[in-house]
Amino acid sequence: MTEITEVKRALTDRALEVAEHLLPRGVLEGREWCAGSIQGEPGRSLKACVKGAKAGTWCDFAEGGDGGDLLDLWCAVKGIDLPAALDEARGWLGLEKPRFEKRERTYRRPEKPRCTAPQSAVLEYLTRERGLSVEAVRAFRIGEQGRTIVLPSLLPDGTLAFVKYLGIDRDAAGKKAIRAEAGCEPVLFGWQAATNRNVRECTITEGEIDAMSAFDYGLPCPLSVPFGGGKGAKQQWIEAEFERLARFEVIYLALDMDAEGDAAAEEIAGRLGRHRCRRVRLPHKDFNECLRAGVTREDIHAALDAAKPLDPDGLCRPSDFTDAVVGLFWPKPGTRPGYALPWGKLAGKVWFRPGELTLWTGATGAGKSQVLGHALIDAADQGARICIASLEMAPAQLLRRAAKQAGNTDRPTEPYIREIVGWLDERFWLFGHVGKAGTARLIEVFEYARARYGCDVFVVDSLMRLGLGTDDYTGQEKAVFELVNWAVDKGVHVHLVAHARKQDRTNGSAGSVPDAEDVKGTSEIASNAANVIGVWRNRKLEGELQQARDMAERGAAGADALVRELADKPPVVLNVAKQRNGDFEGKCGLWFDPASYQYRSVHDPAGGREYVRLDRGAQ
Ligand SMILES: Nc1ncnc2c1ncn2[C@@H]1O[C@H](COP(=O)(O)OP(=O)(O)OP(=O)(O)O)[C@@H](O)[C@H]1O
Repeated sequence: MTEITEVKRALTDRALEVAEHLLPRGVLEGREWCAGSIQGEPGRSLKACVKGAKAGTWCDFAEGGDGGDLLDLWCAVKGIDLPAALDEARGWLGLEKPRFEKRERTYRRPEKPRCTAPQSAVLEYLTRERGLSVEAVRAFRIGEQGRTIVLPSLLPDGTLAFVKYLGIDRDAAGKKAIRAEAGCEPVLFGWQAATNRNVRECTITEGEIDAMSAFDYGLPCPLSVPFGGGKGAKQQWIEAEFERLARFEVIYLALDMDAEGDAAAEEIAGRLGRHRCRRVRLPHKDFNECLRAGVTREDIHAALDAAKPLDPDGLCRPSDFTDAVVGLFWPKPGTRPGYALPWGKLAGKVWFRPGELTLWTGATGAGKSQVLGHALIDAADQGARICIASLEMAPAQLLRRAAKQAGNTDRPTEPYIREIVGWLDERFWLFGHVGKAGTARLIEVFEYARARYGCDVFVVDSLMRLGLGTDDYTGQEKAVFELVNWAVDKGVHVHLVAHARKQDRTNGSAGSVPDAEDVKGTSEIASNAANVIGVWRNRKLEGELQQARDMAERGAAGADALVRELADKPPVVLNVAKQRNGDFEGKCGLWFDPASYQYRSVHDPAGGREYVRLDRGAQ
């Protein structure tokens, strides 16, 4: 990820090269690169420190002390603004964005709203009742439509991306009418008032009127989230704003002083980077309440100065976790500890919790990727956003299998495929790199998918494709450790597929079901995983069933009964060999449906679940 703090660090690490690149006619004198001015002629009045503790700073002593960091120098020398300098610097440093195998979502741009500049009821309401200045109303380009406030979200280039309409009167239930244009890109409100593109700090509020109040308090670049506080989909705007926010070194999170505001701040900081986010504590619920209560500018600026980073302190007290412990014993209705498996027999017994890694193991061809694939479709149906690094299978093949499983069908029709892929498109991100990829690159891509798209489930298929030798035990341990660490740090779930040591294709005894000890490679792989699931395919039973079917086809006596008897035995066994934070460990028989590639926990050839529906006519 290449937000400003990272670009700055990378530039500082290569300060001498940057100075040479920007001011090629300069000379090195001790720790300083000296030039005549930002025009680059030879001289000694502009000095850029390129070594030691002050590396990355510069000053033009002839120009009244202009100076700053290397990004300021980039802007000054090239005569461009900060976003443009960041783009150039990223290119120069080779910090490219990861690419995903999926189309970017397209949004409708709203019609220009029919309204006038506020002049009567709306102006009166905003200035008298809400205490805002006329300058704020103008700067945010607010419109008036009778007794409705028109709140446009204009992007920095002037494009109208989103419009909200807010009535100023309350209905009988005391509520104000509010509506937004449907199908538009959810973006932040307030870029239209942020005219200085070189500002490196911004303030995020939980409402348009709060952003305008923050403007009146003189706060840097006030913006409002579009859908209020809370987590998850409420903060979906991050996807659209991720790159525009990359220029801010400090992001003040001044969301409401309540649980929803805290939850939003937590989600935003986790995705935009805790190091640059600070939670602001206000003396009232929000900026507008502060404004109306007469809180002074000085007090508000002091609140920003006192804002703390949201990074968790290393040292905690048990009471910090009281609510979390209560939640583990007595989950609130409608909440779950993680994502569940699709099979009724395991309902409530196995959870894929945030901050954990699950290891899937089994012999080659046992169906590890396929069982996991079914579990992922079900998790997506439960609300997961999943990023898959399928290093063994090309994206189209993976999607073919997913389409069968999601549709519970052998050969979906073309319209149905399009419907299913549309469904998958909302829930899956594919890192389409078949072949070996290092753990560092993988985590970099995952990091981006987590931050930008809010993915909370990640898949590595498989460990063998991380470029590690089968006998490189230290490398394997390190790779798994890094993935576990990352899962804990980000509060996400990672599924890792790893081959089992025994490649037993014929033995049908129960002893063949893979266990934690059977993982190929170092024992540390399974020790570091929170959960270990073994997948076993009973090839002996498959052979016997096939034989019985052949006999039945030839009309052999008793063959039909034998087919029924054998078909009732599960041909696949899932072994939950370890579940660190759960009470269940044990085996569960599954029946594989070769048509849909789905697995079932009861023998029911007509069962299974259609995750994506299409009206029958089209199917
Ligand atoms: N129980 C089963 N019955 C019939 N075919 C199966 C079964 N399980 C898997 N297969 C088939 O075996 C092939 C391999 O499946 P899958 O890729 O899921 O296995 P895997 O355990 O991940 O293997 P590998 O470790 O080699 O990648 C696929 O074509 C799949 O459809």
